[in-house]
Amino acid sequence: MSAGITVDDLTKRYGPVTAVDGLTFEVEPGVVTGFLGPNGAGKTTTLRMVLGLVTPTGGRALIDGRRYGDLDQPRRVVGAVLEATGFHPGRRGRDHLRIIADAAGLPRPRIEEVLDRVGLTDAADRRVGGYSLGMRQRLGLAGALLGDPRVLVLDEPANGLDPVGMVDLRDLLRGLAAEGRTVLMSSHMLSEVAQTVDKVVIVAAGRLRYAGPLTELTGAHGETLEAAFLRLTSDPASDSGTGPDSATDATASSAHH
Ligand SMILES: Nc1ncnc2c1ncn2[C@@H]1O[C@H](COP(=O)(O)OP(=O)(O)OP(=O)(O)O)[C@@H](O)[C@H]1O
Repeated sequence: MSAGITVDDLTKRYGPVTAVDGLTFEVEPGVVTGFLGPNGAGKTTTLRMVLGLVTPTGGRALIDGRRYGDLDQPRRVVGAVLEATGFHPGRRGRDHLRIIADAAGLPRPRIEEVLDRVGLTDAADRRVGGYSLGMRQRLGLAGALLGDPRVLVLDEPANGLDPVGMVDLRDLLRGLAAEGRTVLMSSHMLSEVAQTVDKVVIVAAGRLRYAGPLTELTGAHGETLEAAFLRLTSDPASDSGTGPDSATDATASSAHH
């Protein structure tokens, strides 16, 4: 029933640049997992490999045990929001969703359900060009939810949200996880992430720095997520998990299984 994400020795090189460097971690159903790292850490590249949009140089990324390209009905298994762009500005929100639903063979009544779920019912007949960034984020999420997927992959879903939008997003993601779905979200907003996620995966320079429960990360050192993040990502050249600071049980067991 439940489906997770497996990232196994995943590597992506662009010429001399190693964007993702032997990354291994699991994302479980039933919780929200935050995917964190400094700019250029390889988060977007990793998510794009999970979604079959970028071909790995090595290793593999699996959803429900299969590569994205091998899923029978991908939109029913995984919903993704990569960027809140690419919307046709003259199109109305509901029409945007209708086009996705029709193309993917998804039932139209589902459109009203997802509009309601993301709080866009009242704005559904307005043109997307007039939407705020936060509304576009929610429309993207609505599109991802159309296929009622068990797995959600969200790149920076909190970008552009005001405080009320943040709280709404948090409640929505936690609700989706509570239904047994797998939710993986990247974010730069650490204080927001700390209130939203149960688990975190932290990368720097394409390599894993930590994968495990948020409470073990912050609890082990009695620090904030921000402090732990800075500690784990401040020296991208050093190996993770081998220094005295980063060799917590959780890091060691998760990063070196
Ligand atoms: N198509 C590409 N061609 C060449 N280099 C790339 C390409 N895509 C990403 N990179 C490089 O790979 C590295 C990782 O980039 P990526 O966008 O995955 O990081 P990120 O963690 O998502 O960063 P940000 O938080 O800034 O979005 C960067 O050095 C980036 O310049």
